[in-house]
Amino acid sequence: MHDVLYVNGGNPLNGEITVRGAKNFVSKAMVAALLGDTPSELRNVPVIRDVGVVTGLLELHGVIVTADPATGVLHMDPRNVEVAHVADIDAHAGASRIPILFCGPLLHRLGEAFIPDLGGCHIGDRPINYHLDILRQFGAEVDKREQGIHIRAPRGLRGTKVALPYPSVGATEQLLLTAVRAEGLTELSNAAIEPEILDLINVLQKMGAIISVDTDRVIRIEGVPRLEGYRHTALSDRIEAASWASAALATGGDITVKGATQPEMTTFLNTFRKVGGAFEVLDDGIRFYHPGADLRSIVLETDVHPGFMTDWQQPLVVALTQATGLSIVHETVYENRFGFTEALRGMGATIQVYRECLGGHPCRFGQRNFYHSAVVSGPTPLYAAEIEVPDLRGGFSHLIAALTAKGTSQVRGIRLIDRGYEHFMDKLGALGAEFSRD
Ligand SMILES: CC(=O)N[C@H]1[C@@H](OP(=O)(O)OP(=O)(O)OC[C@H]2O[C@@H](n3ccc(=O)[nH]c3=O)[C@H](O)[C@@H]2O)O[C@H](CO)[C@@H](O)[C@@H]1O
Ligand SMILES: C=C(OP(=O)(O)O)C(=O)O
Repeated sequence: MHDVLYVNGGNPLNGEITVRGAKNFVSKAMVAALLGDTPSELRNVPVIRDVGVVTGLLELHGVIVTADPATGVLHMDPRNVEVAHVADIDAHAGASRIPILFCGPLLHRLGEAFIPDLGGCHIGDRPINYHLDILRQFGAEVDKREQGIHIRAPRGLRGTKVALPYPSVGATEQLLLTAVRAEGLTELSNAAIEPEILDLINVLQKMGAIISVDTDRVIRIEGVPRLEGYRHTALSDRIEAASWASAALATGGDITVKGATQPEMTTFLNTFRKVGGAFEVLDDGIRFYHPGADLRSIVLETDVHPGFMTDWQQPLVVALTQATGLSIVHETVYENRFGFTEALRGMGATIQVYRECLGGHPCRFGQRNFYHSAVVSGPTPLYAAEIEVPDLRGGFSHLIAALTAKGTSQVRGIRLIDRGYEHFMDKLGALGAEFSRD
């Protein structure tokens, strides 16, 4: 595939696009299908590379997956898993972070799991210590090897009481996918409660699980011996929606994102409005637009839900280069998520990164040598440049910057972007962007 895009920027993006199911939910719901005795059907599934990666992993374990990309319906039949021969798990190493979530379902079904090296965005160290501690607490034996991790549960898995040091999304999902079929009760405190996790709980409940979520981040699960397949429509991708909203703001445009939903985006919408963006909540989506007046600088801190999502941060920072005054952004979820600002500086943005916790509360990364705060001074015109996509959201941010900058930018490595943005080039075309591929 051609991996370079020539973007002729400086024009507002205007028009309508559609977002489908959330990358950070769909992949987990696909793993959940492995827990059922009968087939599952997931709807509103986008065509993104992460779905392809998880499809490959499921198939490797004997799940028969049939997909209709046009309608977004995915059918998963796990009735062959016990007899499947897993020969080539390494082929999936480094492609995404999802393999670690196969542990619980595979331990329940096969008594063992082999997890290859994980991929995902390089935005920090991204350890899996919480995942492995959780699995050990359920009674699994974890053996770390050079090529990956071998996990066994010769005596089955038993419910347990876990307190997370930090409300990790992945670790909360690990616990859910393991506890639902473990023997007895499990209690998780300091759980993550992102909308994608609550929708995974919806799926698990449809399958026969018993799960309650308290307002104080405590999740309780009563294990059941077996689960059925499910039918479910995925919640929509609030990160993709916010990315297009940021593109509208940065380019001075007007984008209607069909499929975007207000309840999952409340915090983003508040921030968008504070910066000076305008929006209109429609029956079937949200219209995001630049109302014409100067944009305003803000103080922003990323956080776990219901805070401002870390994945919203990178695209919005591009829009902040067009706001008047000093914006302060404190990234508290990942220690290394400002690498993408270097390219923006090369395009004319004034962004300084700091090790200190600026503008908010002290976080886990203060005094630890991580450049996790940024000060953006604007407005600055952006100029076309040659840029390289660093990671998924950073890459989309570079695209927004290229669309905002006058002249023709060369954006390399765009393949990374289709890991999480469905048909993004078609959508750019529909919004009037001028670009060509090499
Ligand atoms: C596929 C997917 O859903 N990815 C999302 C998921 O990532 P992911 O599930 O990997 O993110 P986590 O919520 O687990 O990570 C949050 C923080 O916890 C730390 N941590 C996590 C696990 C662990 O065992 N030890 C540990 O220290 C991480 O390094 C990070 O600093 O949630 C993130 C936070 O909303 C999002 O940015 C990602 O888009
Ligand atoms: C960090 C992200 O994803 P992943 O966890 O899949 O790397 C993201 O979606 O921005």
